[in-house]
Amino acid sequence: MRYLTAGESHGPQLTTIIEGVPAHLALETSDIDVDLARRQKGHGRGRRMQIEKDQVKIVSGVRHGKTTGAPITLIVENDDWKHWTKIMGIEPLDESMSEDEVKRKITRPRPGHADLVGALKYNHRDMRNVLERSSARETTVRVAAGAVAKKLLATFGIKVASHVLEIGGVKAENVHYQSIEELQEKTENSPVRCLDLEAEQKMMNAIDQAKQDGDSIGGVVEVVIEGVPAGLGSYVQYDKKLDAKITAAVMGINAFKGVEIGIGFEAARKPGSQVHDEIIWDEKTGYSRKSNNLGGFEGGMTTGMPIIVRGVMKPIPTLYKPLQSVDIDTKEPFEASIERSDSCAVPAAAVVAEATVAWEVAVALLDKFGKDFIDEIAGNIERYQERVRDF
Ligand SMILES: Cc1cc2nc3c(=O)[nH]c(=O)nc-3n(C[C@H](O)[C@H](O)[C@H](O)COP(=O)(O)O)c2cc1C
Ligand SMILES: C=C(O[C@@H]1CC(C(=O)O)=C[C@@H](OP(=O)(O)O)[C@H]1O)C(=O)O
Repeated sequence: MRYLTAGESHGPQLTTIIEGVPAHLALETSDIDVDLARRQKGHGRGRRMQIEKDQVKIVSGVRHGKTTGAPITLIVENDDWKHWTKIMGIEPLDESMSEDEVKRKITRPRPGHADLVGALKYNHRDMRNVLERSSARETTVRVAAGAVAKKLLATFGIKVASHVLEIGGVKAENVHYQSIEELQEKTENSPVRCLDLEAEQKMMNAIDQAKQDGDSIGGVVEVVIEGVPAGLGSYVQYDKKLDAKITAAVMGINAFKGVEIGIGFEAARKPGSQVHDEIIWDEKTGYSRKSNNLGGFEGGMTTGMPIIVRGVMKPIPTLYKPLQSVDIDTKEPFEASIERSDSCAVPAAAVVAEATVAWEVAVALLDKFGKDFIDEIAGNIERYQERVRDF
């Protein structure tokens, strides 16, 4: 299974083409829209999210609510596009454009965004050509592709959730939950997708303070996937290790600067006896672990324990508070002033991370158990699970 995305932040639409989704997966727009709506929420988002009401259109690969095995095309329209038609014009520059509109050419790069380096690399003197594609608006269709992966995983009893562990230095302390359903429900009711109610309020205060100061803040998100069979991914070659693929995918999310699996960096500070997860066996569940410090991975393969992945999001680069930069036309220093931006998008980024990790797990699942149609894959999983239980 693979996908590509296309589309600009202020263009008409975002598109993804997904190839390799098995036939006979039940799939409706509502399966995807629910995650698109989740990605739009969260305390700290800017005015753009009030303009957009993201909804998917499925334009190929699905008939009467079931996938056919053909490539699936998903599109999400930008409602904001109507305000940008001239600036984003595909045709050569419109003579009727006023001087003011032409002036919207961007020559002032934001520190921390892709503006300057993208302009240098692709020889763009108008940095709009960079920001339109480097914008996290593109994560809309990554979430849409992830929702298809999540539907596929759910068909085989694999459940995915995420939550926020930290925002602007405020850490969630009480993050215990009994089941993944409880985790899902509690985070849906939280404006920052956090399980710790005390920390939740402090996180919201930190976001409000950052906004008031014209600043931005980042944080840490965690993705949990339960019900994954042992043995996805492989140790036999560096590029087959599933933990490595997941890590790369999470780092690929806009503004992500670090990824941990399980206790991650904490493992550097503990002896082996407190890190490695002791192995147990019983007739009903087969092999299991007494703990899950290694976040569901050994040798680049899933262990059958929950997959735990954490990602660090840096603060949003676009700031109301000016940071020094240089105008690429005049070479003069300037202090940026901006029209609008998110001040914190960590809760939204948790939903993107969820989609991203789910995608990699779904690809690995199909690699192991077959790719053509749902019942065939289900049969293969069932036989394998029976074999490893008694192994
Ligand atoms: C959900 C989400 C929303 C974002 N919103 C903004 C924003 O409003 N303004 C901004 O400057 N950056 C925003 N970003 C971050 C930039 O897209 C990102 O910093 C930029 O593409 C540069 O890439 P890098 O930070 O990965 O180096 C957002 C990221 C995510 C995941
Ligand atoms: C549009 C989204 O996020 C955008 C991501 C983004 C950036 O630079 O990454 C900049 C902002 O866009 P705009 O300049 O149009 O307000 C965010 O709103 C979205 O998440 O759907």
